[in-house]
Amino acid sequence: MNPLWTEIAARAALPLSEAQHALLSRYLDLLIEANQTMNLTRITDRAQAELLHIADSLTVLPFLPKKPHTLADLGSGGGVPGIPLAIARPDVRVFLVESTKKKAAFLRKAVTELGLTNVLVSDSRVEDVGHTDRRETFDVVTARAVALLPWLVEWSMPLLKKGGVLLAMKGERGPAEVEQATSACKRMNADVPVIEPISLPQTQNHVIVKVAKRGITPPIYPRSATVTKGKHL
Ligand SMILES: C[S@@+](CC[C@H](N)C(=O)[O-])C[C@H]1O[C@@H](n2cnc3c(N)ncnc32)[C@H](O)[C@@H]1O
Repeated sequence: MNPLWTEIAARAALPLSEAQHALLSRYLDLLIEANQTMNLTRITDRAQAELLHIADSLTVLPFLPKKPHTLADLGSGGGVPGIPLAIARPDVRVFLVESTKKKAAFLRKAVTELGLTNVLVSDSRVEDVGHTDRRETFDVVTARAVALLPWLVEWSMPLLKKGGVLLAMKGERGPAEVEQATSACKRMNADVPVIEPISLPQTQNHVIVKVAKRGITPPIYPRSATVTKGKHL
């Protein structure tokens, strides 16, 4: 049992079982092993991965709704924070979006090997998911190291239900990105972002930027919308 994981989960009043610790650890084994043949993460040291992948992901737990809900993790890469959150909260239905096919294939394999029945993987681009029947179906969207906040607001608001929330994991540039996101928030009917400082050993200036969806997202045209033979498709 990793005492830091226990402590961080306890911030959300969530006791992590031995089985959950074992699954989190097994997930890191799979990530580190796969990383030898593909570029999933720059963090290869086991202790650093326990801190910067698992513990960092678990810092999101206090910001999740207490009741079962749906969560989309955008640009999931090797599965952070989506997979650790799915292990810690088996009652949450997690949708991992990762556009690189090889990475998405790793995610599918990991989800199967870990026996996670609450996780689905999509190898779409996040911009496209808002044009599917998953539009406005999520309570929570998470993202770490994917894009600047204005882009995350543009991408996540179409996916969120009214009242849902984007939880963007950011570093020291978080507050500056909040300034840059002012017009995107207005345009996308999102509330003013709230910055939550995060305490994690050996790290500084970690924040979670919370952006709630206030109202309907303006309609958008599909990325493929174009004028062909005089017709607007
Ligand atoms: C720097 S990695 C971060 C991965 C993971 N979230 C983490 O913190 O370790 C960014 C990931 O986002 C994915 N990505 C970037 N733009 C994307 C998009 N528009 N749609 C889906 N995935 C995207 C990339 O393929 C990459 O795997």
